[in-house]
Amino acid sequence: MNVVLGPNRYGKAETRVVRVVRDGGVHHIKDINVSSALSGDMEDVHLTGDNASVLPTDTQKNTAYAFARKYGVDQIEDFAILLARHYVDSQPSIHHARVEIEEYFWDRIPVSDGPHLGLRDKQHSFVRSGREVRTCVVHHDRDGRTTVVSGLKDLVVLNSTGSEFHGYIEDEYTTLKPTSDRILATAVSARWRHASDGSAFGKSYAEVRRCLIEAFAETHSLSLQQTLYAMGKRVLNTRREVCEVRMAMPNKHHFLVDLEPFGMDNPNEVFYAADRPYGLIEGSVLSDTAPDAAFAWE
Ligand SMILES: O=c1[nH]c(=O)c2[nH]c(=O)[nH]c2[nH]1
Repeated sequence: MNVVLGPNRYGKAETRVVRVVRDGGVHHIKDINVSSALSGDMEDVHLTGDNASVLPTDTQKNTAYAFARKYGVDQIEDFAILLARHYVDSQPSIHHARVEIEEYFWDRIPVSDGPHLGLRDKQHSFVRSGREVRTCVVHHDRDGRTTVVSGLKDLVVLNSTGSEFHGYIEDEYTTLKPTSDRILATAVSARWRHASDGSAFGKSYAEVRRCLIEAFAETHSLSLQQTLYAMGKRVLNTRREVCEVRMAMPNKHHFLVDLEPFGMDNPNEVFYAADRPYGLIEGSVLSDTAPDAAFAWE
């Protein structure tokens, strides 16, 4: 039997970078989590322990911090592209870089004008937002190919009506009752592939997020699968820079509580929000003119 080295990559996972920009007393913060993974001439390090081709993961961590200082952090996709190109372009042994970034949102804490400080002098307090996490994954290789996938996760949404589920298979194990009025709730994870690496990523993110939320709210749902497809389709029909959307949506079940033992009816008012098990609905929607995905989803 012959043993060979299979696909491999290495890098620094979850470098937490918080960048503060000071505009007088008005501060802005960017809170991100950067993971880099590099691959290339890595036979020797695996087979013999020769590290000559290895850019240490510690250096990758330092590079994330140094680039945050040098270039600032605006859109996470642009920062990821900068890092990915740097690794491949500066090191001949690195043939491919994958940079993944998560961004956590902070909201400003409103402050009232004090006796000594004007409002412009004290805008430096924030509360961690209950919003979703923004994500991106960028790949860049030594042939100059760059792919960008943007995304979000933990975008929690709920429709308190406008959702039905019936007409499904019923076999000897089925106990689920058909319903024509249920709560539909989910935590959306969505990732979308850009047709090029030149999107205006900030505006694109805001608009894709809006499409997802509006399509969720506006779709009278006969299944979460149907809602998922409607959400992805809305994005593709509205945002030309996006060519493929992949989504995972847990069905956060809300069960009507039986109040009869207490002599009460329950006309769709009191629910038990179960956390597990949950249905997990996953799917993708893509344009028939989408360019080849290459390594975008890896
Ligand atoms: O929207 C739904 N899709 C399903 O496939 C499913 N299965 C189930 O038990 N409830 C639901 N709801």
